Amino acid sequence: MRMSLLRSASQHLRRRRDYSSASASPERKVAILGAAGGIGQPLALLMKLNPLVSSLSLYDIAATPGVAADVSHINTRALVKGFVGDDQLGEALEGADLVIIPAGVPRKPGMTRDDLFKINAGIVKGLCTAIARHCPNALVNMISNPVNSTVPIAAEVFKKAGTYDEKKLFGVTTLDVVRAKTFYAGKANVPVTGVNVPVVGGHAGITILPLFSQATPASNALSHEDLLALTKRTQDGGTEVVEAKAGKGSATLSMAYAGAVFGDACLKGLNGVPDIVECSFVQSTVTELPFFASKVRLGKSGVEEVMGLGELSALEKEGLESLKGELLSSIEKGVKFAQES
Ligand SMILES: NC(=O)C1=CN([C@@H]2O[C@H](COP(=O)(O)OP(=O)(O)OC[C@H]3O[C@@H](n4cnc5c(N)ncnc54)[C@H](O)[C@@H]3O)[C@@H](O)[C@H]2O)C=CC1
Ligand SMILES: O=C([O-])CC(=O)C(=O)O
Repeated sequence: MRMSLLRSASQHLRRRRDYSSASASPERKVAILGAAGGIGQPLALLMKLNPLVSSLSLYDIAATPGVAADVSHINTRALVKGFVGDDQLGEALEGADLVIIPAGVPRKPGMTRDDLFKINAGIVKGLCTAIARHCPNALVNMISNPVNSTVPIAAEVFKKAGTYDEKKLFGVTTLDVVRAKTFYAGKANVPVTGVNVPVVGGHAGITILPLFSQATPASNALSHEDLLALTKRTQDGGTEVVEAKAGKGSATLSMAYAGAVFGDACLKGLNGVPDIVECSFVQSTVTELPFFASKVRLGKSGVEEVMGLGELSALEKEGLESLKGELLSSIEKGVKFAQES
């Protein structure tokens, strides 16, 4: 009798603990735009697994009901709803704390990210116009390429709508960091789980600048040639996948992982978890360029601090100077498109 009373009391306490830890995490609605795509589907899966998400809104121009029905059966916290087509975009966005955008066309072999501008610029503009109307306070994680132009497009759309807050707009460059960590760990022969490498600049070719001189744990086993090769492989990581997929698109699974890592960091920041730092392409005064990727401290209203570049090696200083021209012209192209269309 005593034993069973003790058992039931301890079960009761355990249930209370479970309840209180769930209720300690605030309600957070995450919307994914482009949720039925190559990135969108695995990203929807990963965000459904994230205990910080209470509501997951999956939007695309087609096929979201199936994706939503599928993901919704997973026994985790987030309630999942699918939305399809323009008419349902407003409802998909209403009340969102975080909007993640992997909508748009991917590259095929032989294309640059800038070749996607023609189609994706219009898609991003339309989606951002809806965000300004339906969830102007949400954090926006821009995945659609070319990120160096789509982020400035989003900023211009929000400015026109009178809702722009530079603390809430992020170009997702996490995949560059994910790659730099993996490639560095392989070359330096250190366990990848403890590795960190900042990646700054932008998200295309030479605008991607990994700072291996700041990699942790530090390695003195790497030659100048090793560092050149690591830098080039990180810059060409997207192309490596595009070529391997041979016409069937670009990185989707590693991008979904990277998008989920960055989305999780944004949610932790919103929830007041201290010391959340990730690299991201944001409005910046770190260089003379109006947008630039660097380490960013995330907080309750988005960007809390855009951190400086720290000390650069001679190789990195050279890389920084040579990326500025291309990055600035991609930024200006985005601004011009948004202002003129
Ligand atoms: N930032 C980064 O590091 C990376 C960015 N990307 C970019 O992400 C984008 C998506 O790539 P994937 O998922 O592989 O392409 P995908 O073609 O597989 O999926 C794109 C999805 O967007 C949807 N879509 C098109 N127009 C839309 C609209 N107006 N509203 C909502 N959804 C719309 C499509 O129906 C499709 O389901 C591409 O632009 C790609 O270049 C890809 C990898 C890494
Ligand atoms: O390379 C692409 O087109 C997709 C992308 O941005 C990446 O994988 O980094």
